[in-house]
Amino acid sequence: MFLTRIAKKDMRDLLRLYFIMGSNNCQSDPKHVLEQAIKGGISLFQFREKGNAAFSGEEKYHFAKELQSICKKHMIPFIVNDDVELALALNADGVHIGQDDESAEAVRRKIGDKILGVSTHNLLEVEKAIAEGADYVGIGPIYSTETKVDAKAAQGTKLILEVRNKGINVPIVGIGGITSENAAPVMKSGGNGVSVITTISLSADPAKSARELKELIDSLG
Ligand SMILES: C=C1C=NC(C(F)(F)F)=NC1=N
Repeated sequence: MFLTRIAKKDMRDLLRLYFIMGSNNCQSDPKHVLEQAIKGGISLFQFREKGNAAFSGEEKYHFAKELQSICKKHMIPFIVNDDVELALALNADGVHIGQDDESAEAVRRKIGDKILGVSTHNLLEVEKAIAEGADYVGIGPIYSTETKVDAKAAQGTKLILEVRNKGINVPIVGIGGITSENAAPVMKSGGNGVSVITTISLSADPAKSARELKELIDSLG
């Protein structure tokens, strides 16, 4: 999908409502939840299969392929969390890595011009990610979260503000406990979008939850 690195503007547009999900983030059928989230207006999807009872090996590959085909049907780019080999095997649109995974530099060499996202928690990690070729950074946890068992302390929007006050214009997506009720500060502080799991994946009406968030994000410009 990418013959050159994605332009910043296009990356910022994709980050507006970034849905992340794995099999253990849902109580109902993940395929149905993803269809509904797409109907509600998500702009980007990340396959994040980790934690208790997560699939692995062949099962994980086939599950990922099913979700990827739903994204393809609706022209939503498909990002794989952590598992670079899986991303390459699927010819995914990109990879998201954390600080404990292999370096962004090493991953960039493996994935060519696919999208590369990096989780960051301080200014040094943001600057390092940019220097190593990240197309966007995830900053968080903005608010407290139960989803990521080893999440760091909630930091609010201070790092987003710090990065923007230093004149760094890297595409930023906020993550961690974000809902329609608390998404506005993420955008007002200079974030280009919000990344969510539970507020959509455990919603009784995922399409409605996604639509409410998307309309809020779009109203903030
Ligand atoms: C731990 C994570 C932090 N940020 C992001 C993203 F929102 F994509 F930037 N994804 C993750 N899996």
